[in-house]
Amino acid sequence: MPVPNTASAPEAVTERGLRAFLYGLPAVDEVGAAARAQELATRSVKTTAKARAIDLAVSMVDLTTLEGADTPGKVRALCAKAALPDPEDRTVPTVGAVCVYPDRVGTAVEALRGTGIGVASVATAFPSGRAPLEAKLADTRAAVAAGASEIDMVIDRGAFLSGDHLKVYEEIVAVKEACGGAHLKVILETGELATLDNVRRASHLAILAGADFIKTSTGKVSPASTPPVLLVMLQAVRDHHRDTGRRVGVKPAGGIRTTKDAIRNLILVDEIAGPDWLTPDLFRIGASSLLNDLLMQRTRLATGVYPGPDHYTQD
Ligand SMILES: O=C[C@H](O)COP(=O)(O)O
Repeated sequence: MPVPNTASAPEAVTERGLRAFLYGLPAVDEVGAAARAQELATRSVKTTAKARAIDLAVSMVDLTTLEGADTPGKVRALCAKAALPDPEDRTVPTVGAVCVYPDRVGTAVEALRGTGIGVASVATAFPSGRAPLEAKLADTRAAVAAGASEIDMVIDRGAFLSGDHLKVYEEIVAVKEACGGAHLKVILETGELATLDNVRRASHLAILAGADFIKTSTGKVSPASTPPVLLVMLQAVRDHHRDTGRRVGVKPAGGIRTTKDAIRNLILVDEIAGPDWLTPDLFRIGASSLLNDLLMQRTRLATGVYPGPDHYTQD
C-alpha cells in the first residue's frame, strides 16, 4: 500500500485508514535486522575517517540533562560546554543542541545567546506522556515561548499498544501545531513497544503526523536505543523519502556513552538511510554522557596520548 501523503489534511485520516496503512507495512524480519545491524557493527573506521566521524558525531550531539535535580547552574555549565567543548582546542565543533526540561529552557536560551546553538526541550509530560492533551499542549507552548527551537515529545505508548492509533496521530498533529516554528522530534520509547514491527508502525505513524525527527527513547526506559531499532527507524525515513520526497531526521538516545557506539550509529545511518542523513539537520544523538569520550578519543587520535578522565569538565 502506498504511503499516504503527509500533506493530506489531518481530518482525512481515520482509525480504519491508519490501521490499514500501518498493518500493510512489510513485516520486519527480526533475525535479519539483528544480523544486519551486527554485521555493520563489525566495520571499523580508522585515522582520517575516524577523526571526521568524531567531529561529525560531536556536531550531532544533543547535549542533555533531564534530571529532577537540574539547577540553573548545571544548565549554564552544560551550555558553556556545548559552545566550547574543549577550551584547549577551539577546532572542536559545537554540539547540535542542548536538551533540557521546559522550565530550564529560559536559562539555556540565555546562556547560549550568540552561539547559534539551539535549545531542545522535552515536553508533553515527559517521560511517561500520561497527561491530558491540554496539559501536553501547555507544556509544549511554554517551552516554545521560552525560546526552545526544538521540541522532543513522547507518544502515548498506552494508546498505541491498545490499538488507538488515531489518538497517537492526533496528539502528534496537535503538538506539531503548538510547536509553531520549532522542530518536532517524536519519541517512540521503543523499549516499551515490544516488537520491531511496532517500531516500524510507530515510526511511520509519527512521520505521517508531521514529525521532523523520530527519536528512539527518553533515556528513562531500558532497553533504549539498540542497533536493530535504529536500523528499522532509518529504513522508515528512507522509505518515506523514496515515496514522498520528504526527509525526516532520526535521533537515537539513551545509553549512548562511547565513541564506538556513536560511530556504529553513523555507519548505520550511512548504510541504511544514506549519506544525505549524515548531517545534524537529519541525525542527532541524544546523550548526557557521550561528549567527553568523543573529546578524549579526538585528542588521542591527534596526539597519541589519552587525556586523563579529569581533563574535561563533566558532561
Ligand atoms: O534524550 C536523551 C536521553 O535522555 C539521554 O539519555 P542518557 O542520559 O542515557 O544519555
